[in-house]
Amino acid sequence: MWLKITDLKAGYGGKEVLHGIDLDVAEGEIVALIGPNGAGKSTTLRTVTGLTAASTGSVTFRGEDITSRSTGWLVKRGLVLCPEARELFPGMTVLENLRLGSYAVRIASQEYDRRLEHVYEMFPKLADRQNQLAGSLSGGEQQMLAIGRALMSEPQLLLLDEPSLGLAPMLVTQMFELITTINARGVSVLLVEQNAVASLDIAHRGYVIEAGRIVGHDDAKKLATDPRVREAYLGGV
Ligand SMILES: Nc1ncnc2c1ncn2[C@@H]1O[C@H](COP(=O)(O)OP(=O)(O)OP(=O)(O)O)[C@@H](O)[C@H]1O
Repeated sequence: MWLKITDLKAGYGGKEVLHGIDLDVAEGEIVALIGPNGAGKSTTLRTVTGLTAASTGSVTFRGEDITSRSTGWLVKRGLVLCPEARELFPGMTVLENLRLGSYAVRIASQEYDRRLEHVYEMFPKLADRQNQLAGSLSGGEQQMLAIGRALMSEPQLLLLDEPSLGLAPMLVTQMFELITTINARGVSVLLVEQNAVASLDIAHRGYVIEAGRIVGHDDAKKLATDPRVREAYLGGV
């Protein structure tokens, strides 16, 4: 397994939120992590990427123990989080934000140009607006910029936290198509989403988290037809 999370426990200020998560992502997969508000989806991603400390358990990536490593260290090894809050720099331009995405990996300028071209090819709107301030972009464009910035480091595994949050329905469809495209270009994806229908539709496998525990995992298509999952997350239809 590329990413292997074993018995991971973590929390905030002494209150345990993750009570022993086991989850893995194989090379080339899209894995969806679905569950209700406050279940611990973001905390799982934050703990994997070292933003929240693990109290016990382990995380390995390509066989290497990465538990509680710093974000910069992980980016160099190809594991990148695209967080829910976007964490763009609104007072900096689109181009400056993209440049920051490759900062941790220290690449030659030719390589930087190639990656920038690749991101602009994927998101032509970002090329049109490269000199505009990030804060002046629409919600959907900011989302694209956040993903574009993550792609500038050429991740092998992309952790996406609620990429469809706050997007208009048409953009939601585009966002899920985009994730499929990124995956088809060789990037494995761990996708955290409240939109269970769309995420299970594009995922290979899925996990269900409730109150800090994994309560089910299966092939995404099977999970999408599981009566309990349909009842809880897919509107019972
Ligand atoms: N910085 C924090 N300090 C204290 N408690 C937190 C913090 N962040 C999250 N929590 C708590 O941890 C629990 C899990 O939150 P988390 O954000 O991981 O859930 P989630 O499944 O991602 O939900 P959502 O979809 O609402 O983001 C919740 O009870 C939440 O209140």
